[in-house]
Amino acid sequence: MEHFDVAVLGMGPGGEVAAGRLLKAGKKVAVIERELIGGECAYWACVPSKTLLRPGEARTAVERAAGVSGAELSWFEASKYRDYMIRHLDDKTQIAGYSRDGATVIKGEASVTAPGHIRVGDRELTAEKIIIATGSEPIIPDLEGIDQITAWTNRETYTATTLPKSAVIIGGSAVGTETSTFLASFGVKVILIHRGDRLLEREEPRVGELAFTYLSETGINIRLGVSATKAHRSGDQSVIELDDGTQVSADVIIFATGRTPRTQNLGFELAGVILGEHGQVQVDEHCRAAENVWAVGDVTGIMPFTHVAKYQGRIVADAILGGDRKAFYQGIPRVVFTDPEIAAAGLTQAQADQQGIKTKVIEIDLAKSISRPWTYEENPRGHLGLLMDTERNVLVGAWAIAPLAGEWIHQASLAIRAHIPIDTLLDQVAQYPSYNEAYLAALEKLRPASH
Ligand SMILES: Cc1cc2nc3c(=O)[nH]c(=O)nc-3n(C[C@H](O)[C@H](O)[C@H](O)COP(=O)(O)OP(=O)(O)OC[C@H]3O[C@@H](n4cnc5c(N)ncnc54)[C@H](O)[C@@H]3O)c2cc1C
Ligand SMILES: NC(=O)c1ccc[n+]([C@@H]2O[C@H](COP(=O)([O-])OP(=O)(O)OC[C@H]3O[C@@H](n4cnc5c(N)ncnc54)[C@H](O)[C@@H]3O)[C@@H](O)[C@H]2O)c1
Repeated sequence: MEHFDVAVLGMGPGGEVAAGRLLKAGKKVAVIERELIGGECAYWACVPSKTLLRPGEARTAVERAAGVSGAELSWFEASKYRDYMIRHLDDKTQIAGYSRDGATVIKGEASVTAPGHIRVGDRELTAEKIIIATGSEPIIPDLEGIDQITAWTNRETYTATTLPKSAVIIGGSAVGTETSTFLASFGVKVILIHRGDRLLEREEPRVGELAFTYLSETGINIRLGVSATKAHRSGDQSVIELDDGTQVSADVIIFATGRTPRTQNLGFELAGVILGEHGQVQVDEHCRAAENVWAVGDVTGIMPFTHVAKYQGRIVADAILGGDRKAFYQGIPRVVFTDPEIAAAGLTQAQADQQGIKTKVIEIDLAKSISRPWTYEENPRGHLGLLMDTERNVLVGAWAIAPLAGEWIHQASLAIRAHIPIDTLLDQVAQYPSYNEAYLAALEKLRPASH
């Protein structure tokens, strides 16, 4: 039986980062992947979605900047570039790369049969240490009649060769709002159905409100507070019946209704792993799941983002190589790539209240506060909200909806993670004119009374 120092189960961003570091350190590593090395992110999620959101964003930039006009979108060109970006759904370069770096690459579905024992098809192997990095899969509600309709997830959406004329998107969180933005930018008639009373419910209520305004302005028809109950087909249209008695129809129905950790029937429990109530692998602060078993990425159910999967990959590689680094999730950015971008870091006010943190909040309208929005757009858009812990005088939360917010939220992310005192932040000198100047404008309003 083949024996390895480490076996990595699943080669999405989390598995890739851990494997890469362990190979560099000279470990004998087996990387096992049932589909494509790169995972959901590289082929069906982050990469194609951000690639396909970019043309619409560039057109908006042209439309809103003074003195430039004439941007047109081409689905033919955009989808050709998307195909390049998703490597034409081919990972032979990745397989060759990992093999060259000394890994044993095994294609197939891995399951654990006993501590340190793994089966992939007919192949049995043992490993001193196991890293579970099997990601997540979409949740599709079990609607009556769902088999009659054209139902898509992110996979069909982001690998489409032709676009539908119309789409109903169910779920108003990150996938639902980004997908609506992308499809609407290419002229698809979009209805976005969301059962909550505001979009992006994990963020501040104000974020959901502003997102509703901006998305509606692009022609997306947003229906809040309604749930899909049944589905049926009517000619070439897929129909969704809603719990308020109305129905909506389109060429395709896209489910953006969340994801669940991929842990079922993979034998992880046989290695001592404990699964949580949502099927997630329970891990400690070193991402350790059991004796000689670690887990990274969506499968841990912690913060289902690629940058978190990669961070956990670094933590686990460090632990296996004898380090003692602990994962720390405070202040990690959460960006939704709508137009404009929606970015947040740290706590919402409700979360701070729950933790008994005394807070002060401030929201500023960027156009009234700094110059950059005016040099950037003729009709500037943008807001920044900050949440300050008034006892410790540090930031604990931030959100922004504005052009490039996904870039400049990192200043708040660092301030929250490093507990940078407000006084130090007030002494920060941001480039003029930049969106970063918004922090000074907002912080001066938050400044404690003693100053
Ligand atoms: C539409 C969409 C857009 C997104 N955009 C962003 C974004 O812009 N930024 C961001 O940070 N996050 C984004 N995400 C989230 C991001 O895709 C995930 O957080 C990320 O892919 C998680 O990485 P992972 O390594 O945990 O898992 P995955 O990327 O899911 O990879 C897991 C891998 O494990 C393999 N696998 C599973 N089971 C087995 C098994 N038994 N044996 C062998 N292999 C197995 C799978 O085939 C897969 O390749 C998006 C998600 C979606 C759906
Ligand atoms: N830019 C990014 O970083 C990015 C982009 C896309 C996705 N992601 C990640 O991928 C994961 C999946 O995203 P998501 O938006 O699918 O999931 P999600 O869990 O964030 O949201 C799913 C939404 O669907 C709604 N919903 C569920 N069932 C429903 C039903 N039957 N009828 C109506 N609404 C229903 C829920 O109320 C929820 O608001 C998330 O964790 C997200 O963070 C990240």
